[in-house]
Amino acid sequence: MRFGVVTLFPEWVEQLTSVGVLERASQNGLISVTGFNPRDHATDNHRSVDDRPFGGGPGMLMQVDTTEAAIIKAREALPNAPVVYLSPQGRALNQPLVQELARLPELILLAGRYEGIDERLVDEHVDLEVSLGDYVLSGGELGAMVLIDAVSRMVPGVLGDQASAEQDSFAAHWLDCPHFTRPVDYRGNTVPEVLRSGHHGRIEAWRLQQSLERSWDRRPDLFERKRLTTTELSMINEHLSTLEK
Ligand SMILES: NC[C@H]1CCC[C@@H](CNc2ccc(C(N)=O)cn2)C1
Repeated sequence: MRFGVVTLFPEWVEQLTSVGVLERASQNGLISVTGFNPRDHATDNHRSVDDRPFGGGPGMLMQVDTTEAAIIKAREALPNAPVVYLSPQGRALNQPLVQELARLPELILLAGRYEGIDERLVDEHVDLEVSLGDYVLSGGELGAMVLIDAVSRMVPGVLGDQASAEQDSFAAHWLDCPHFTRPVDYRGNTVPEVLRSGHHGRIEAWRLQQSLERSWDRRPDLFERKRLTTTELSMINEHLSTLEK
């Protein structure tokens, strides 16, 4: 999967593929991240990329012509890519949307700076606005990098063990279960017996039970829009009966 990022800091976002699983994925040709910098299209001798907002007010906006030139360059390089604009006004990024985006062959991310971009550029070029959450960052780059990381994990072959992509809790909608490794006894706290039983059926059931209990205790909202299987229902009922005691 190919990612294009329209950003004033291309060297920053391109660092994504220099560490961890994304480095290996990039080396294996599974993903690529390319920055497109509006500053490369600046013609004045100050190479300016911002402009004053009509109507006054604090701050600047991204200049229309240099920003659009970078968007067009990105669209020429990635002709089948929808353009996603990172902004607090966007659709909330969640695992279902990540999985939807991961089905695309390529994607262009528009990382705003300053007070944003001219609404006419959004109307002309942006296919989808996406928000990471209800907070304001200095630019869209971190949002672009989070989105690239989450989407890239869904690309076949990026995660060594594809099962971990599926098993990852949010892929299955629930919060993750607790994990344990050596030593068996850590400061008097031992690893749950079941995980050392070698009984995979019981281990899987224990992990689902733990995920459900954590989800119930920490994120009851996750139960609002999810139909539970009979197994999940009985597990939650068991948990509730222990809570009521
Ligand atoms: N009005 C400020 C705003 C104008 C447009 C550019 C953004 C860049 N910063 C971002 C981008 C996205 C998010 C998020 N929650 O996904 C937060 N911050 C800042």
